[in-house]
Amino acid sequence: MDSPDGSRGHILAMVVRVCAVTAITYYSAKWMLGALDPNSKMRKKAKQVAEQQLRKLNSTASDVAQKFRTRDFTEHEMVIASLLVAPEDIDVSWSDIAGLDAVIQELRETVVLPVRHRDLFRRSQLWRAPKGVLLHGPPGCGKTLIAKAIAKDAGMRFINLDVAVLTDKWYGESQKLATAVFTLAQKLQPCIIFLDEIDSFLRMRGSGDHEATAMMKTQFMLQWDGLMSSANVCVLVLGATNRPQDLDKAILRRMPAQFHIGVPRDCQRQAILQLILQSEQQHPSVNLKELARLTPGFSGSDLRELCRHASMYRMRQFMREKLNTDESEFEEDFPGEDQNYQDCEQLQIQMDDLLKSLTAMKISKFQAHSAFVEKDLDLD
Ligand SMILES: Nc1ncnc2c1ncn2[C@@H]1O[C@H](COP(=O)(O)OP(=O)(O)OP(=O)(O)O)[C@@H](O)[C@H]1O
Repeated sequence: MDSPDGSRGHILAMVVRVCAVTAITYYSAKWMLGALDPNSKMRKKAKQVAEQQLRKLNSTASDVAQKFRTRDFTEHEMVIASLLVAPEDIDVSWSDIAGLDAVIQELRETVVLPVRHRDLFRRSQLWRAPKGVLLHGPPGCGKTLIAKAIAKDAGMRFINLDVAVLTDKWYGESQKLATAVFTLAQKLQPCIIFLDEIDSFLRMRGSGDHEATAMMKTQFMLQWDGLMSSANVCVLVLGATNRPQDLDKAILRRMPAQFHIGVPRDCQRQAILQLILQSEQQHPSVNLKELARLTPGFSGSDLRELCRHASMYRMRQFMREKLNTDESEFEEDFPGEDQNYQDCEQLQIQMDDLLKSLTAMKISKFQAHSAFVEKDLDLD
């Protein structure tokens, strides 16, 4: 017969063995699930980025109560938090936008002031900032710049929502992510949820949608409705689109404040050119008024490209001339790497450089347009 000590030892050994087997099974299953889950790597990466962004937010918080801890957020919120842009990383302010003074003034009054002076604007339902704002207009005319400048001016957190994160089939749980966008924004408020090319995400919902996508969109809209009905939540859905006609009425209704950011007119183009070239060395021959007159139909982004080409052309010309001269002469004129070229006349952008760049751009625009038309004709 076993002694009581012996049977106790036996039982203990059994318990230890069962515990060990259970633990091994648990961790193996967890490891296998992790290895089989195609999202796990992406989630880990998203979590790291999110933690980094939250640390940045915390570094500007004035007291401990305002600091965010990772454990305050769900797994899905952390995925969305990886799309956060910390205020110090927003490198655009109103002074970086030219020719849009009237729109800027209206946006500041409609959106920025009610956020900055929340206590005052809370006194009336009618004064509150809209929960949805739509910026629409052709590409390259400043919609994204405006969105960032609003966030900076209003001191709002900025979620640059990448729709692929919501619709990526590997993420699977699209509905939970759609919910997380709004719950995260509320935790971080005041906050902007920015949807660039909102038409590609929320275009007219129809039978073409995959079932999961349709459900995710419905969830997104439900959450948005929840946001609209909560009076004290300072979250704004800011959408930008080149194709407002593709948005369905239900979405337009949720975005009562709509601003058209059109192709710049003559004087606006002059202001944009002035802003782009203000920190460049310009030759006295440069006539921005004339250049603005010669560039109808150019967007802000086209004008930037035009100036960049001209400036590169000037630099290449300068290098070509210098490399053709005697090496020792070059050293004499421009000794060493640290030479300050600030006053170098040969590097000043000339009107001629800008006009050459303009001709080149017009040709390439024309060619692109012709190719587009040809493609259309082929399709017919
Ligand atoms: N009004 C402007 N003032 C100064 N720069 C401008 C202006 N509009 C456009 N730009 C220049 O063009 C670039 C592109 O602008 P932005 O991304 O804001 O255009 P967008 O309207 O959002 O275009 P898309 O519809 O293609 O996203 C800016 O980074 C800036 O260099």
